[in-house]
Amino acid sequence: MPYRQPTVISDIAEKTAAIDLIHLPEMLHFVRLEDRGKSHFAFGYQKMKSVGLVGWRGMVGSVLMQRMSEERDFDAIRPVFFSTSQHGQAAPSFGGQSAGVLQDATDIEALRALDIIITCQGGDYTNDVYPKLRASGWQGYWIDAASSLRMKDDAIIILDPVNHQVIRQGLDKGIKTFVGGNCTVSLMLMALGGLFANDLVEWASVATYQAASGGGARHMRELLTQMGMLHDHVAKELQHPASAILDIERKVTEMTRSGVLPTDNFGVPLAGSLIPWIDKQLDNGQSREEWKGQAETNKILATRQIIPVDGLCVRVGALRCHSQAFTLKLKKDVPLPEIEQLLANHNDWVKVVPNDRELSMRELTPAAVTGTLTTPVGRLRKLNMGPEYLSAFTVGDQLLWGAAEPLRRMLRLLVD
Ligand SMILES: NC(=O)C1=CN([C@@H]2O[C@H](COP(=O)(O)OP(=O)(O)OC[C@H]3O[C@@H](n4cnc5c(N)ncnc54)[C@H](OP(=O)(O)O)[C@@H]3O)[C@@H](O)[C@H]2O)C=CC1
Ligand SMILES: N[C@@H](CC(=O)OP(=O)(O)O)C(=O)O
Repeated sequence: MPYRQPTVISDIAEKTAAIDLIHLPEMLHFVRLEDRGKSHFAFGYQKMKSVGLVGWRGMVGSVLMQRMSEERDFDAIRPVFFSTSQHGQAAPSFGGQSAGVLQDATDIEALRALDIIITCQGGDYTNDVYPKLRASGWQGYWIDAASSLRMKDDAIIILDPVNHQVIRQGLDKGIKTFVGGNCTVSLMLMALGGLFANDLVEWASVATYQAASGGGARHMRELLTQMGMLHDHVAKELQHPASAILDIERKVTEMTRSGVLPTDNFGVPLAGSLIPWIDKQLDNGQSREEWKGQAETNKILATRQIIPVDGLCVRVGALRCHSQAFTLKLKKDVPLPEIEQLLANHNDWVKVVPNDRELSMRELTPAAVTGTLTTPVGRLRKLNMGPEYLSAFTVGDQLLWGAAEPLRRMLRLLVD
């Protein structure tokens, strides 16, 4: 816990006695200060914020709990765990803290007692509970993974390595609602942030390769089940190198089209295939996922003039890493080494992968990036269209920077 603003500086014996008498329920900090060779002890105290955690046992919530434990975030808060279905049962004890029993996540009175609420429960929950809670006069901070409130004027989309300034200004203005961005948008900005920060992007066109996890846990299970069934169907033939590959392919295709594969979640088979549509259909022909690209990018960056971002969003058979291929029109011809430097210097997680076959195959894939916070960007080269046209390929774990990480970092901004 970082030490802030000592309220008293004095000698330790005197202050120890004073603290014994006060019995403060808050967190106490002691530090030893050196002043011209003389030691002083300082103490300050800070009320621990009560933080409600909703959706903690879901997929995004579990990744959030893991990251909060790794970063010792629980040391800095007083956690209260909620559930829509298991209230009354024992609460988990992340970070070694016992947190009593699970509270009812729809109990407005219980939620009103909190300083901060983080929810990964989903849009239906947010749509139901958030308006009631605000209508009750609750003035606390709401941190949300769902998209419902993202585009509201009184909400900020959080991705602090990219828009720390926007977040700070929002806090100063009294904004109390902070929402994680769409995963493809957040992962793009983590990887290409250096170009946007230097106002070099005239427009960006993207083709995405989005993992099954973006749909949720059940989608991941469905993909793996489809993969297993297809493999089982031709397992014998695969053991014999002499068997004809086109016979194997025919059997796989027949099974894919037969309707026996489970498709309750994706609607059609994904294993051995892809789905060129993600989220709802809009009247202008875009998918809602494609619409988010421009809308959220410009909101995150608080651009004065809209930077056009558009493209096609495609679901592929990756598990939890989204990849994206970009064509970027830059505002001017910037030499490639300079571009690489701007990208690499933007934040601590971006990694420029040289445009080399071996390195791209090793470092620029979902298999290499899954479970890490690194957001590599590679395949950087000037395109035949002209010196202002740049290609780029990025990969990122959509449950980390794409979902959980911006939330816990917002929490730290509020409690540190
Ligand atoms: N999936 C993604 O990639 C992204 C999702 N989001 C947002 O986060 C929301 C939650 O997504 P996600 O984490 O995938 O949803 P999950 O379906 O994994 O979890 C949501 C809730 O379902 C309940 N639940 C019921 N049965 C189980 C079970 N067996 N195991 C765990 N939880 C269970 C839990 O609530 P309870 O304890 O109340 O029963 C849990 O909090 C989404 O709706 C979306 O708004 C945002 C960015 C990315
Ligand atoms: N829509 C993304 C997941 C996501 O982040 O969604 P949202 O914008 O609703 O948070 C996907 O399916 O891959």
